[in-house]
Amino acid sequence: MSPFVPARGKPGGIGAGRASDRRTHAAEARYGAGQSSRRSPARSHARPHDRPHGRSPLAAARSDRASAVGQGGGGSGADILIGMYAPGTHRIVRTDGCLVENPQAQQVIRAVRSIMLRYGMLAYNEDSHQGFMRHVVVRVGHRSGEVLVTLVTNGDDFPASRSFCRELTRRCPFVTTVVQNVNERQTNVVLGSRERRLYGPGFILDELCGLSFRISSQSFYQVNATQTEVLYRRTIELAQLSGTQRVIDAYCGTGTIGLVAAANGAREVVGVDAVESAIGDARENARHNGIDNARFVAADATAFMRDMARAGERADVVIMDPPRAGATEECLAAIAELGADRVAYVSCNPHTHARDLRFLAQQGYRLETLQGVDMFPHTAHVESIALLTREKPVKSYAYVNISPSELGMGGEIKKPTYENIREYVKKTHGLTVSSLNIAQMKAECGLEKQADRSGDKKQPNCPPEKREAILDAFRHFGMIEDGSEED
Ligand SMILES: C[S@@+](CC[C@H](N)C(=O)[O-])C[C@H]1O[C@@H](n2cnc3c(N)ncnc32)[C@H](O)[C@@H]1O
Repeated sequence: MSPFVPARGKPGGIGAGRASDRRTHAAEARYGAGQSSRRSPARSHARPHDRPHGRSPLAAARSDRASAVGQGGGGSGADILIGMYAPGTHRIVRTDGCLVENPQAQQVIRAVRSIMLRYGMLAYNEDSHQGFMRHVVVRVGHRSGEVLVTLVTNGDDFPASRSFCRELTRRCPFVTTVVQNVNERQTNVVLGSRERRLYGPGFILDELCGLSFRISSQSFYQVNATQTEVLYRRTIELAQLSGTQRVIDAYCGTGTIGLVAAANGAREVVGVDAVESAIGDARENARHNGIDNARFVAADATAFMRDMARAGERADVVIMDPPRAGATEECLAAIAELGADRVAYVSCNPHTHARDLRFLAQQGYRLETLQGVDMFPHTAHVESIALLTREKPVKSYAYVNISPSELGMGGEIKKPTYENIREYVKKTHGLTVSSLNIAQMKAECGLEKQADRSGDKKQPNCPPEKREAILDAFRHFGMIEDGSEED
């Protein structure tokens, strides 16, 4: 299929297609021929843009929005439509008159459309998997005024990208950076995994709750910055931090809520998100805000929580803000196992929120507060925050006899402490072991009697590789003889 088509002025899309808008250029002959047999690796996690914005005009964004690009003019190529999908369909509705749309984002969309027409660039066609431009994502820094434009293309080849950016920034001088994101998959997901910085630093900075945040194109960013501050402040208030709590920020994105918590009463924050670049942003955000009591891990939230619970770790407060699909039961069960006293659960989908709150109630939590925050004014969407407190004791709490001297509290250390053993195992075997693991192995070797944990049926066994590493530590510290564990 030729990327060029006869110009046929026809109303529709953002403005009517005009033949004068369209000047073919030899270099542009490759636009629209973006179909490729190459496939990006499948991504197993929800993408940041699976949220309502960009999927439906109901959630038109003030500060962050993804617009679909489609061919108007009956698919002739003479016109280009840029806008949002009508609810439940992939019919593009123009948003140039949308009252909740950011005016700068509207200006960018108009400029992109006009440049595409001028260069004879084809919009992506979902049915034929042909065409070049799929989406335009515009992110506007609420306070900084910095603007990131992400052009999502069906293929890597963007031959006139420099002149495209030059033209775009000439028409929209407020644009501070432009990124090309390549998405060649036949999917509803907006972003692909490959990216190329075309202009500027590739990210924007913005301010929220007195902190400064770096946001790149793949990272999640709330659509309504004004209300985001309301949402975050209320979440931190509900978490009731007093300087002693270890907080987990699950589904942390660029670390926004976790960093606000770290700066407002959390002793320690551990953030987890599936998107690597968001975690890169979160670490950078901690660094440039001078926050040293927060660390961030790129991982699936369920696997991370489960592993923490298995390792016998504890959390005092869990703040969670999953995508629309909500959390898995395994993740929620692991939160209960971590023994969190409070869970502050933020959600943009009341259905999955209600489902997950019910499950947490079965795990021993009581719903204390549930409140809406109007993140999407003039739409049917609402954000909600719930505070849950733990009613029942943790089922798998690890009761371990550790003497004060073993903890290094008071007096000379006569035998290795749990910390000594843990350090040795980490250094020698690269493994992290919990107090529970060590206590289990001590009990197995007859070195220590484990406390009675009757009624506690969920204690996991020490995994084999940790078992061997702990036995090695026991040998190293002369607690057992070589071979004594064999029988
Ligand atoms: C609604 S956003 C919340 C982000 C952040 N709390 C904020 O306010 O900016 C949901 C986040 O969940 C992340 N996510 C989606 N699926 C995930 C998973 N299985 N494990 C961890 N994070 C996931 C997304 O990358 C996204 O950053």
